[in-house]
Amino acid sequence: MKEVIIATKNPGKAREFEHIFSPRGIVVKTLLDFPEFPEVEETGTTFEENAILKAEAVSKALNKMVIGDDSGLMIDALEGRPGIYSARYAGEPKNDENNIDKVLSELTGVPAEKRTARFYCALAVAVPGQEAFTVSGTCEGRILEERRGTNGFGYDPVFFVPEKGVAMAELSSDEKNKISHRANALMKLDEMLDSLLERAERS
Ligand SMILES: O=c1nc[nH]c2c1ncn2[C@H]1C[C@H](O)[C@@H](COP(=O)(O)OP(=O)(O)OP(=O)(O)O)O1
Ligand SMILES: [Mg+2]
Repeated sequence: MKEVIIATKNPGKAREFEHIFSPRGIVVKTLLDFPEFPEVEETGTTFEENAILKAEAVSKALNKMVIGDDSGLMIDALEGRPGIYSARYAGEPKNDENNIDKVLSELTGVPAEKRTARFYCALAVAVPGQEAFTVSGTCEGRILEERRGTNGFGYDPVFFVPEKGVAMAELSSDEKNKISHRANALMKLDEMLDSLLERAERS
């Protein structure tokens, strides 16, 4: 059985990884399957550093190949905020609705053409005994003035996707997983993934 372990406690991310991997016969496990595993502290200063922190912590604990995902929203009018602080933008404990409210209030009065933003996803691959490496992907869009749609997670209801003409939260998971920052990052792993998985299976 081919299996990948994703170092995340976020159910929205977990669903997307399952959706992307399961058609290829790959079983996804996340930290939601290991509830006793403590949340990894995100002390890095970049998405890449934090993705590596997550992947390595879990890889060392389980002695297996693990993928870490650190992602977030970068808004041009806010000089790239919330960035690596996206999950805890409105404080701890993290709360998607409060984070959206904070972003919308900071953008009050900013016209549509200046509300450009992008989602960013860094994926780190940690293999026992090897140096971790990262790939990244982005997805360009614009911040809406109010929420639209109920799919997805996080900032999806206020992230307008120009090429689709709807909010990310109005896309089906099939559609989101073709264009998202996470899908774009995963695509860069694609060629490597089979050989990594085969090696992981043998070990
Ligand atoms: O596709 C997405 N659609 C909407 N929002 C998204 C997306 N991707 C990341 N985001 C937001 C959610 C959260 O505010 C932050 C991720 O923070 P991040 O630390 O990477 O994840 P997390 O703390 O929720 O779970 P974990 O660290 O266990 O993987 O960016
Ligand atoms: Mg986190």
